[in-house]
Amino acid sequence: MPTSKFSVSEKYSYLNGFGTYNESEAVHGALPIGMNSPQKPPYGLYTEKLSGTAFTAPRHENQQSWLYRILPAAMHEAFETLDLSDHQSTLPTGAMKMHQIPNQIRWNPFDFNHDVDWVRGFNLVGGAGDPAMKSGFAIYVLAAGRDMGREAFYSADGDFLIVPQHGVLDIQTELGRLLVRANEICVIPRGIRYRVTFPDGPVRGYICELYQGHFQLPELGPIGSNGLANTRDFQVPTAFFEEDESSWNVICKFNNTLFSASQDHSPFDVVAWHGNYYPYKYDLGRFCTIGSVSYDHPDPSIFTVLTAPSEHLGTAIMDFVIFPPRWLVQEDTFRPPWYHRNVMSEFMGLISGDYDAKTGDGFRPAGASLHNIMSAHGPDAGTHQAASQAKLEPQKVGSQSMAFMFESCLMMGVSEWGLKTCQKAQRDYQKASWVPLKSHFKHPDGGAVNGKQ
Ligand SMILES: O=C(O)Cc1cc(O)ccc1O
Ligand SMILES: [Fe+2]
Repeated sequence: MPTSKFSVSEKYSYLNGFGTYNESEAVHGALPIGMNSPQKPPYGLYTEKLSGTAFTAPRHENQQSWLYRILPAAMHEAFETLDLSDHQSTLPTGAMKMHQIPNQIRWNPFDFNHDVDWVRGFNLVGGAGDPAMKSGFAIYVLAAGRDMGREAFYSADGDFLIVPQHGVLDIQTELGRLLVRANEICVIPRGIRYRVTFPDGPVRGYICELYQGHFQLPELGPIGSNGLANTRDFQVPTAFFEEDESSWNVICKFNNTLFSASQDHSPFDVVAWHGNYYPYKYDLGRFCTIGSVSYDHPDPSIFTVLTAPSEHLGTAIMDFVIFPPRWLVQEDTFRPPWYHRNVMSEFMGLISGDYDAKTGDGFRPAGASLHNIMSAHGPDAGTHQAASQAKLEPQKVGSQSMAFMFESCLMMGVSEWGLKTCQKAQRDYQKASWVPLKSHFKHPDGGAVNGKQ
């Protein structure tokens, strides 16, 4: 069921739909009629175009928005590197070496950090590729508790897919305001400036930064025209602006380095906008889950919320997949995920509850796991034992649980922070999970040893 069972205050109002061409005015008449760039825009506003794809991208891919604002985004002093000496930054740097290792890795829950704001709250766990080449992605654990001051942040490197695990994010963006709670997600495309505050105390979660392309809805194929994440359930903010002539800083993530520039007015001065390049949020509780109603465990692609395709049809740079509460009814079937080795890399996190492939304390909310390319994994010994003996009645999995996966065709490197500094990587993952598995093989002829009688 949806997470948002109650309506929030007037402060947040949304337009509905994924990728829809929208328009929104905070002041009636602020959008020019019939053209984008009049000589004298309404109310003395400046016109600014924000491109999310190349000008010449085909129509079905083309993303852009036109902003009508008090001052253009260009009105700021020069950017200078941001001094992070007060904070041990864990952003990737050009020189940072990622550990490429075949071991399955699992992390205990990551800690909260009350002392840092959004900009200092990303801890790089791993990733692939390079923002300068516009290829790949990064995965961060988010832990922050301080509100940003008169500051706005944007990433020139990638789109941020934000998955809060705990807490509430109040996100003021150039295009309007979003309130995002645990069990909801939001996407802030690259370039869009925003400021994050935490009305309910410290937040913790996960972020996938996509260096290449944008997220889209997966094809539905034979499922038909509805199901999974339905188009109308994506929520887009409406225009909201402030007139504030005090000093502000714009902080920018550019090729994995943070820069800051000052300006003498609020960056949140967009009075009206139209276009299809905007931030959006989605309540994971609204996902319409599809599953097997006969036999066998389907591929997890049926749980894809958003996908960022590579140029190879059907192969994603990044799939965002969830494991929501659902009924299992398959007959004569081993119901948890099968043992497998995947050509893709699988990074998993847990927002709440339990995950049906794992028993015990190994995979807890705010923890994570990584099963890299061709690294063997699957149910732990306890889960295998229970699932292969279970009486197969209809069973509801995880009525309160929500696990997710960032799945990529790229090999995922692990940062030094992810492997060592955070001190959350479990030492005994293999021993706790699969080493205890027993052979149950019974040769039909009885007593076979090494294939010989
Ligand atoms: O490894 C995992 O737990 C993720 C996963 C879940 C599933 O239902 C099928 C395949 C798969 O990789
Ligand atoms: Fe898997």
